[in-house]
Amino acid sequence: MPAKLSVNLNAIAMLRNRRDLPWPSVTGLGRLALSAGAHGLTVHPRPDERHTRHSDLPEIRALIDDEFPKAEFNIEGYPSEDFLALVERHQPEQVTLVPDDPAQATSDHGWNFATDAAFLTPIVKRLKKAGVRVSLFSDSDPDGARIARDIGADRIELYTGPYGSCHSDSAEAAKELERLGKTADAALASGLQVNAGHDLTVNNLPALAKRMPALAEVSIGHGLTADALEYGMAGTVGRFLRACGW
Ligand SMILES: CC(=O)[C@@H](O)[C@H](O)COP(=O)(O)O
Ligand SMILES: NCC(=O)COP(=O)(O)O
Repeated sequence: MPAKLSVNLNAIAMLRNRRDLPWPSVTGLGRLALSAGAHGLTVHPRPDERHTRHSDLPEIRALIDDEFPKAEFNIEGYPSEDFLALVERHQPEQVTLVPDDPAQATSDHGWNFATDAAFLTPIVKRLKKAGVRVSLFSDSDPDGARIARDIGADRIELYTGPYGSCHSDSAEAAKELERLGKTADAALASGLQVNAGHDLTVNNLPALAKRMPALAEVSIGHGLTADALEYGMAGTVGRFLRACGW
């Protein structure tokens, strides 16, 4: 079965947050994504709420429950006590734990499973007890993936940033892809499922999916939102022109 697509709404939320206005609507764009066939929605609410706000979460939960009951809600973030309470309140199907510092512009590395195991193990246990599937953000590191299994995770999410940043260097991209692929192989062999995300695009996704036929899910925000703007621009300019009879 091909990997499921979870649309990350953070970039939409960041655009919405430029003004004190309700558009673009995070939930509205989530509805369009699910109507178009996406399998789930992802948010990464950071402590300063500069992307998705905590107040977005009940609306997205209700959208999925009321209109798209087969879709999945994936909440990503650093497991502070506030974040864990948020997850327990909104009951996503999946939580992706990320070692983000609050000051970081975006996620740029996975967990160090060897040194973070003692911190993560009780947190993973708590989340699984709450009925939430747990995925841990992971660098390309086959040994680390095996430790993630011992920590109790259900999945790892491969951090694909280094692969995505090789968009103009196909030889480097092939090397990064193989590093990711070996990590996915080790994770699958140890019984974990594998997700992937960060800087994925229409151009770099096919090779990733081919190298990892068992990939469970990709979450995509930045590249997908950029394409939505690019491919929606002409029609939107037309609507504005027609609105005034230009
Ligand atoms: C966990 C992760 O990979 C990130 O890619 C993140 O969720 C993206 O969110 P931002 O677009 O807000 O950086
Ligand atoms: N987990 C990765 C994600 O949700 C989206 O990352 P990006 O496509 O915005 O880089």
